[in-house]
Amino acid sequence: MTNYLAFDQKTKNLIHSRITFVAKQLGLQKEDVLKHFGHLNKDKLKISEPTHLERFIDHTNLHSHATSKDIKHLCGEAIDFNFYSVCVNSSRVPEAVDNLRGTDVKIASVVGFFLGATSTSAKVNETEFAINSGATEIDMVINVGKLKDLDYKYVLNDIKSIVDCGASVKVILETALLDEIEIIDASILSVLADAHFVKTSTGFSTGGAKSEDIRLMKLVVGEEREVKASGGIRDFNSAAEMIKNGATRIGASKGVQIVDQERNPELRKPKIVEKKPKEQKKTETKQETKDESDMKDILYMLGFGATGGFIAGHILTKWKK
Ligand SMILES: O=C[C@H](O)COP(=O)(O)O
Repeated sequence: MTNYLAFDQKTKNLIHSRITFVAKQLGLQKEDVLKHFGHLNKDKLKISEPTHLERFIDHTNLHSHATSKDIKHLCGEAIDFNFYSVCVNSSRVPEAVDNLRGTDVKIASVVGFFLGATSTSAKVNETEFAINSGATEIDMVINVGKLKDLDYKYVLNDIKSIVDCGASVKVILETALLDEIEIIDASILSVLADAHFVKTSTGFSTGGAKSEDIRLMKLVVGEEREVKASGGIRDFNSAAEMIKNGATRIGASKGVQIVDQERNPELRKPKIVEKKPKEQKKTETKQETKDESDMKDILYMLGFGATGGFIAGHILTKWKK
């Protein structure tokens, strides 16, 4: 079964207008930039089916405090679950290679992690180390501040310098820090730099992957390039939602849980939280006793009126206490 992501005219128009803007910022002709976005002529894009999720997963441990033991554990799980790759910090690539020797689990290294604000030359140096050590994929963090400065020449060169190192490159946009326009512009720049993927998040910022961002990124980069959803994806349903919106890779530290839930659907069920029975509001008004009621009626009939009946009833109640 082939799944599709439909284009809407509003998003198409927006992407067109951003291509015009980005071309201007870069000093390029719009027509030349548009050649990279032929998919904008389509009504829908092919996307993947959310099944066999292990083949979508970059099994990830990027914590500064991750030890050799943790990396070994990560690699062991990647082998056991047949994950697509492990994603580690560059200093951990050599040991990931040792742990994964003889298997087909790939190794992705992050670069410029997690702020993306290091110099391009530092990123290139780190990328070369990772590739020479055995990484075949590089997850680089974009320079978010330079993007917000509209210094698109810098951002384009920053990404392209990593792409030129030769591995498959995923450009981490850190979408939680960007608005819709910035997500589109960063995706356009990633396409122009010939990056293979755009990726949402580091998992270390103010937010993670959102399905609406995945959809937007997919519509910008088209079918020839891929989208990686990452950051905060902890269960099967969230991972499947990302794939239904155009993701072809899931970066997650909870890959084991995600795949366990796919293989055992009963683990997906939301926990049933037993509701406490609501405390009944104390709305009952104090009931009049038969004596009080009779006394009020008698006084009313004797001509003391309603007020007299009420006062007499009140006196009787106090007297009885
Ligand atoms: O690139 C992947 C992310 O760092 C994973 O984030 P996560 O720990 O929220 O799954």
